[in-house]
Amino acid sequence: MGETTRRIAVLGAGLIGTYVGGRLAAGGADVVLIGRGRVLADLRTHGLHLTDLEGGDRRIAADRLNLAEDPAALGQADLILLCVKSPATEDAALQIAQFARPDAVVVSLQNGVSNADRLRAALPGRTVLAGMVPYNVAQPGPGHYHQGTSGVILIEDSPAIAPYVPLFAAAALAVGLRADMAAVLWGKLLINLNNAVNALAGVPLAAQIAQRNYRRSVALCQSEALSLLRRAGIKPAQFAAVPMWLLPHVFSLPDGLFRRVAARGGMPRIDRHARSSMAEDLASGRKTEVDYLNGELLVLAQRLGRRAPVNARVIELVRKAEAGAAPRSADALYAELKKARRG
Ligand SMILES: NC(=O)C1=CN([C@@H]2O[C@H](COP(=O)(O)OP(=O)(O)OC[C@H]3O[C@@H](n4cnc5c(N)ncnc54)[C@H](OP(=O)(O)O)[C@@H]3O)[C@@H](O)[C@H]2O)C=CC1
Ligand SMILES: CC(C)(CO)C(=O)C(=O)O
Repeated sequence: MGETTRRIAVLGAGLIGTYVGGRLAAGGADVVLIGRGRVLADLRTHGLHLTDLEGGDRRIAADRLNLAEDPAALGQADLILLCVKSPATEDAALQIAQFARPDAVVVSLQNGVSNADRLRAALPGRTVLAGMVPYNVAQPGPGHYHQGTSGVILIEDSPAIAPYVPLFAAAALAVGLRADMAAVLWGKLLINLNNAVNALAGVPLAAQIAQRNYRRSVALCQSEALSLLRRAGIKPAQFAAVPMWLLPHVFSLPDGLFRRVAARGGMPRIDRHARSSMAEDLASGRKTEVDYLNGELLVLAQRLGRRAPVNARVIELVRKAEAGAAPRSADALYAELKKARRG
């Protein structure tokens, strides 16, 4: 089979799926975006516009997009990029089991440490690889998808993914192959502990991270997580410019010092409007992924016979926000999490 005949299906064309799939399509790959009505209707009306913080600007006209609502479109795929939110993984696996060819390779591009394992359990005998998207994607307008932070997509190293690497290269979509995906996913989860704080703050990432008590709230979550990871013998992969164990200390710095560390490359570049995917979920009235991010620490704590009171409190607050509670100020959130830590 020649490279140009390999078909990629994105299952779950939302922010990440449409951006990554769209970039691959703009680079010449054969991509079908499988998604839901509203997203596809916008793409049919406006076409796809892809921008990034480096100034990249690509467009695909509506009539050149391959869009499908019917999961039967999985049947033509050689590679499936799974981009649904974590609570939707099992349902997506059922669709893959029903419609995809047995030799199709499945790559999870989701946050959280358990999606690839849950897929493997639901899809015995199939090739499932873990993946990780480090950057934020936002939707500034209908059909417009914008990469708002920097980074390189990482995918589990396997001969099964090798034939697709040139398609990523042709799309100028940086991708790295890694043998240590468990460590990569735990490292990303440490960063994703900011998601809930950003969602509870109700402001864009840049504005939230600029406030020390929001950063200190994240630091409390990360300190608890790092101590559990140490006890479990899990070494998270390096993501930030500072060692991962230093993250809570950097996040706790006073504003001026923090700004200096960030300016020296201690933080990825963040667009003014970018919000965490959990903030997007809250804004759209969807159930969040908090159980698959902060919740993993409760699972780990239970396995170790320990507690994770700070992350448990964050989950309670996100539940309240899902039910309509108003955003929390930085001072109020930090005070609540400090209280939770004291027990
Ligand atoms: N957004 C971001 O910046 C980042 C997100 N991530 C991670 O990437 C993953 C995807 O996130 P994101 O793109 O933000 O999520 P979105 O909610 O934007 O996209 C998922 C889309 O998939 C649709 N969907 C769900 N199930 C199916 C299905 N079975 N068939 C077809 N479509 C389906 C959803 O529709 P509906 O809403 O109707 O269910 C939704 O439109 C998450 O794990 C997230 O944590 C990682 C890095 C950054
Ligand atoms: C990129 C990042 C860390 C923040 O947007 C993210 O993973 C998310 O929003 O889920």
